[in-house]
Amino acid sequence: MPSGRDGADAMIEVAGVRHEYGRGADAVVALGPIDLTVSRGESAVLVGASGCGKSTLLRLIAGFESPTDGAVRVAGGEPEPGRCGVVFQQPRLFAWKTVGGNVDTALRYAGVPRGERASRRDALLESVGLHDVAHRRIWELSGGQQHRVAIARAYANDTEVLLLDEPFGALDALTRERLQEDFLALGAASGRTTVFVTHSAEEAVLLGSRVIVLGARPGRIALDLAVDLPRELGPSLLRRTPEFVELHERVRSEVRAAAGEGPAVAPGLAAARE
Ligand SMILES: Nc1ncnc2c1ncn2[C@@H]1O[C@H](COP(=O)(O)OP(=O)(O)OP(=O)(O)O)[C@@H](O)[C@H]1O
Repeated sequence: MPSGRDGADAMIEVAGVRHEYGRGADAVVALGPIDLTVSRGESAVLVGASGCGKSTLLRLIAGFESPTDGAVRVAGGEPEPGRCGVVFQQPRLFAWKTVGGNVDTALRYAGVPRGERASRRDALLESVGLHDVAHRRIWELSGGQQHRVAIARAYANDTEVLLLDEPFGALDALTRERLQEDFLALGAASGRTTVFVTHSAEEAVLLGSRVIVLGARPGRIALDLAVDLPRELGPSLLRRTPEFVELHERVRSEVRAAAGEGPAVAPGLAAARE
């Protein structure tokens, strides 16, 4: 397998990728060209203004679309639906099943033996704070609780790669913060490779070991930044550290500049890859 950052295994490889929707005069060039390698275990966050092609890139990695030019590889193979776990902005759950039933189904599809399912399900529900509502039907839950089920289901799937497309975008600030904490705790425990899409520079810096800013359509990489913050502090304290504040400002400024809304913080930072 080819090498990613720091010589680690390359889990996702995007080489010379461009993507157009439609044909001829009506074609919309949504993305690219993009070259990107995400290493095994990396938690990459794609951030950029609306319409810059973030979801398109995610869909290409998920195998829901094929690139117009270039190639995408996941774990050394062709992307195809089912190879990566995907969490969408609106949770897609079995509404007629219970919370526990939804997670059980994912565990069954992942091939977890029947005897191990109950303990795995309980541990996953515990980690997203839903153990006391395991017996409830999906339609009896709040929006935030439904998102937590979607996250637990995604982690129940045994895929090496997890793709999340603005999973917390539609939620109130408090629920969003709680879910960010769940995501950090589950992600750290699983060691999985994740690609997370967001509009929010703050969310990107909080969740990513790497933050990738895409410029305005057709999306190209404007900034690719390694983020090394003391996450053991937990999100609330971390947000108040000077390192966090500085990185947040830098990414926020770059997102605005990449969208054509003014200069980035300082010349020379734009193409930084640290
Ligand atoms: N199925 C489609 N057919 C035609 N154009 C499309 C299609 N899907 C997306 N686009 C266009 O491609 C561009 C990129 O869309 P995409 O959804 O990838 O952006 P995004 O950065 O994820 O946006 P947002 O943050 O608003 O979700 C946009 O101009 C969009 O209108």
